[in-house]
Amino acid sequence: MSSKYSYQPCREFHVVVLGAGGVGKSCLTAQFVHNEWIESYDPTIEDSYRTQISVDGRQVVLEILDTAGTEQFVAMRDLYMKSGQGFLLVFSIASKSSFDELTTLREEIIRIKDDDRIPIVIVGNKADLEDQRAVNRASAFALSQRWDAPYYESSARTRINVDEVFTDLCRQLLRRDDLQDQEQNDPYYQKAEEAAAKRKARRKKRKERCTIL
Ligand SMILES: Nc1nc2c(ncn2[C@@H]2O[C@H](COP(=O)(O)OP(=O)(O)OP(=O)(O)O)[C@@H](O)[C@H]2O)c(=O)[nH]1
Repeated sequence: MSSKYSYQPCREFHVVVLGAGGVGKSCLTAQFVHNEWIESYDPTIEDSYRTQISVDGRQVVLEILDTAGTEQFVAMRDLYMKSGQGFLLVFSIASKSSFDELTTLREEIIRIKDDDRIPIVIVGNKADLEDQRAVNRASAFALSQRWDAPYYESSARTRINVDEVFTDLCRQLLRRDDLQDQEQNDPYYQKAEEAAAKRKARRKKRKERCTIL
């Protein structure tokens, strides 16, 4: 195949890291972007990082937003969610409440993005604290199946599955992008879309004309 056909433009995605306070969002991000481990706990307000990675041979620029998990900053969440195209939903395997919080977060994402197929990866962090485990794997996998979103157990401390969670999210985003491109370039799809829009408009018109006496 000539290089003309194999050229793939570099994609840029906005990724948001969400989860309760202290679950390790900043540490995961710092390990992924800078390969560094942070022992101290300094609650985040908002930090953003830009990094370039290669996923299955394709270049991807990631704009990563590391968000605040503590209650006092929850008002900013709507803004984070609006700007995000993909989300890492992080809990700590040593905290049941942080696992329970993910449900509310996902509901908010779906409401704000008005899209229930938004790319998500569920991350059970602090996997090195097995002796303090409060969330069993079966519950996490059940959630993963219900949401049709992959689940990983990671450790920012030992660097287990740190790259994998970001890469998986990128793969989902690339797949979604490819699909949208295909749909935009497919004349049959466009015609079907136009026909569906016309049908919808006709139905709306008919409803408007119908007066109930
Ligand atoms: N044992 C262990 N500790 C971790 C891990 N990840 C983070 N920590 C520790 O947990 C504490 C909180 O980590 P942060 O990354 O600041 O947590 P956060 O989710 O960003 O917290 P907020 O900014 O308040 O939302 C720090 O003391 C980290 O050293 C991990 O994988 N294993």
